[in-house]
Amino acid sequence: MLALGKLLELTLAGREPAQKIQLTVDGVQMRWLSDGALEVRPPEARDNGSDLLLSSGIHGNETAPIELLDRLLHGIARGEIKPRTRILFLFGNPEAMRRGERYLELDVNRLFNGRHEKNIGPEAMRAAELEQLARSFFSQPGRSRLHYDLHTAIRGSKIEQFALYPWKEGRQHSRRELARLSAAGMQAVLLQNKTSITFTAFTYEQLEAEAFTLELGKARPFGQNEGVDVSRLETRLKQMIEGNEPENDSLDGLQLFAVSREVIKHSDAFLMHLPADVENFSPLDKGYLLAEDVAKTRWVIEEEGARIIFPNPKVKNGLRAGILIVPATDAGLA
Ligand SMILES: O=C(O)CCC(=O)N[C@@H](CCC(=O)O)C(=O)O
Ligand SMILES: [Zn+2]
Repeated sequence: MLALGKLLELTLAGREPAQKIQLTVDGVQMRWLSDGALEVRPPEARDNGSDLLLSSGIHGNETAPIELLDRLLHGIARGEIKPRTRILFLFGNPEAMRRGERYLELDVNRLFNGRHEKNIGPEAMRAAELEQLARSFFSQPGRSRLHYDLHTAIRGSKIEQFALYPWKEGRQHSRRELARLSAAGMQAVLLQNKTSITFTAFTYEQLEAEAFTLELGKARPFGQNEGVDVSRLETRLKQMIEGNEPENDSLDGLQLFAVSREVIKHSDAFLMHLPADVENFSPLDKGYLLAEDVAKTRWVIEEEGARIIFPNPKVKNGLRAGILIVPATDAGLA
């Protein structure tokens, strides 16, 4: 296999390859751009005009998505997967990956859309670099732009695999993209309704890409991901890369949710009244006191059909400690 196919090994070892550009047997160019960043370019005659950004390891301990991208890259480097799309592979937080931690000092996925400028340290610099790599990748006019940022969650989930779809004023969520996600094994999509500071919010809001955060199961260390079944996503990604994806516009039982409220932790006095092992998508009854914070702030459930995702009272002050979601319909899709 070509040495650049071993991007994960290079990244975990913190090594820069001597040879930055390599060609596969059938003329696909692999170009190392930076730590954990590699561009794949098909021969011009095979290029179908699609640009696909695949990122994982934004949280260093979320290894199933890292292993999935590693397998795809191996397949390309060996000539077994024959791309017709341009692809940018990104491992988001190499140092956190090396240490097996979500992040070192700052959560990279809270540093986009202007936030890295207000912070210092390696993770703020990495978020700036990731923005630049994505901006440059998506700078060619007239090509379709898609970004999947792959994650696994801290806790178990009543709905195992789901996507989060960013929001931008004046832009409608795409039914075709949701059908694609359904075919890739996603069981639910959370439609956001305000701007955000995550990586996919940046590529969606600023680079005009279709962009999704995909949650694929529970986070485990490298080599322990038998419980995370990414087979449907992997099959679909290969089809997307090879440009032979079956056409399908059925949402096929995909459950849709909207954000009702983001629970923001304001102080060290923040208290969340949920068991430590509560699963994502757990329903919450009307009237339930979910959380309390400084100055008698109380988060009481008012919504019909409310559920909680990503509850985490340990986040830094000022950040999201959970999302309250409610069922949504497909009425607003384009
Ligand atoms: O399990 C958790 O609490 C977090 C899992 C995770 O990393 N999720 C992403 C979602 C990003 C988004 O909102 O699009 C995150 O929190 O960064
Ligand atoms: Zn994550």
